[in-house]
Amino acid sequence: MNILFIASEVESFAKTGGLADVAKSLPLALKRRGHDVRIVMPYYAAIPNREKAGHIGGFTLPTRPGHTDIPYQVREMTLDDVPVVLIEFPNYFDRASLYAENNNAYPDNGERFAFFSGACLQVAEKIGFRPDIVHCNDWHTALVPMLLKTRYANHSFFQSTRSVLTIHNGAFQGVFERNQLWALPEITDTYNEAIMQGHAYINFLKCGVLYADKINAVSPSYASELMTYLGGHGMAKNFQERSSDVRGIINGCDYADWDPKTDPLIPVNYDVQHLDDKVLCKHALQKRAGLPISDLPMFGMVCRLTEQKGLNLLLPILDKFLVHQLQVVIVGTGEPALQDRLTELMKAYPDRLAYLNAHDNALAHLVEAGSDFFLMPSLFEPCGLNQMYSLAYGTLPIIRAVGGLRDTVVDYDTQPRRATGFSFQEPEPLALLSTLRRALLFFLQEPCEYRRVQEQAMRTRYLWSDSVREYELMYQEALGVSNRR
Ligand SMILES: Nc1ncnc2c1ncn2[C@@H]1O[C@H](COP(=O)(O)OP(=O)(O)O[C@H]2O[C@H](CO)[C@@H](O)[C@H](O)[C@H]2O)[C@@H](O)[C@H]1O
Repeated sequence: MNILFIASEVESFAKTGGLADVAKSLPLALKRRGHDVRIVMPYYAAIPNREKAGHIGGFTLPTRPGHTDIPYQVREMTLDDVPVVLIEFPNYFDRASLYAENNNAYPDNGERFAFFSGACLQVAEKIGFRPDIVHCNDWHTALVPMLLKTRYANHSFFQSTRSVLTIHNGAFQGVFERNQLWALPEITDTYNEAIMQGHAYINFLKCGVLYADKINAVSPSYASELMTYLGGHGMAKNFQERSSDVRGIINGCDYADWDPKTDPLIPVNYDVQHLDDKVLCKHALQKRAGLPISDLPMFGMVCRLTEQKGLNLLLPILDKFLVHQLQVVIVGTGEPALQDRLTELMKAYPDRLAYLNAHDNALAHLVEAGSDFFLMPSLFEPCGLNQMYSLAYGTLPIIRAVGGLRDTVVDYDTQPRRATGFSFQEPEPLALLSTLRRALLFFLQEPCEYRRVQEQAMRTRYLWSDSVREYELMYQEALGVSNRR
């Protein structure tokens, strides 16, 4: 199949979170299966060595009458063997960050990604790449399925093209004033209640859910949760209406980047047979984090500092947990109030808690390798990647049993034989605290059993080669549906 894979961030080029990891691994896995894949993303200032990108051409996106058309350039780099088509428009993409600065979203994000959505399909035609599947990801690209069914409905080039929308995070929906989206007259000039939020606002994700031929969430549990009022981020009805077209496909883990045996970013490599060497990674982590070097139990956490990641469950009980003989390292950037609270706690427990306000991939690898447990008490988690990395590194995940976390980690207390970590259900700080204490006692009192669970975790595999087959099946189902909506 010809697959046009559209994403706002791709690991190795530009990344703020897990979407980028998937937008690298999935296209590469599709390519390995023999598909012809093109990735399309913005030509951000942050892309390393972007001046080396080849120049494909310059095109102009027609916009709403009364506004100027948008002239842009198209460049190309490669990701292994996969061409990465880069849309260049400096006004929108030559910025210090991808979507926000100082935790404030750029006010023209709607305008930027409306333009990007229009340009992606125009470029496919200009470069003569006729996609069977246009694969969109999250709100940034969720207007594309609508364009295929409106602007391009009777266009011969896209006659047999079908669209798929992957939902990596349904909490971010992209809600913008309709007037801001002048780059796409289909949006600005027609009133479509189904994709509106109030009278003046368009919800990008709703639009994608309405128009995409198939939709998938990044885990089976998250797909089910999206249909519920509690887990549907206010869009349960929209997902329910498309329930026969919604799938749940678990992400794979990229073991080329995340394998303690070969990882070049950790000080000592280890595997199941050489687990004793892992403690040297702990000592390196303690040194890097400014904690005393010791063999105390180490609890790590790496994440965007947002409510989603369960900081509001952790922060109220962290001081109670820190009275025990242990260490905690938290790495993350995000909401200033959460950063401030962590900094305060670190001052109160300087030998036990290190908070590093950083976005640092090498440090994330060191936390995975140097910790005994990894914290993911998320309120919701579409899939989660860090728990998969943790399993591979023999670092037992402590999770809230929600979304993809629940699909990938087996709780010790409920299924000891198959266990790979610890989990709790209630979104309550005390439920987290008692699980943390369970894990701590387990580590201290049952070292042999801890080692057995650790080995079991390390042997667990979530392979892209498995997930990609489910994507293929969904593509085939999409190609079987007519182009009418
Ligand atoms: N401070 C920091 N320093 C270094 N690295 C950091 C970092 N903060 C985060 N990261 C890295 O960013 C990635 C985060 O991935 P996740 O899947 O855990 O979450 P995210 O919520 O961004 O992704 C969304 O999309 C993915 C992909 O589908 C879903 O798995 C997930 O549930 C959904 O919320 C990991 O590779 C992690 O190491």
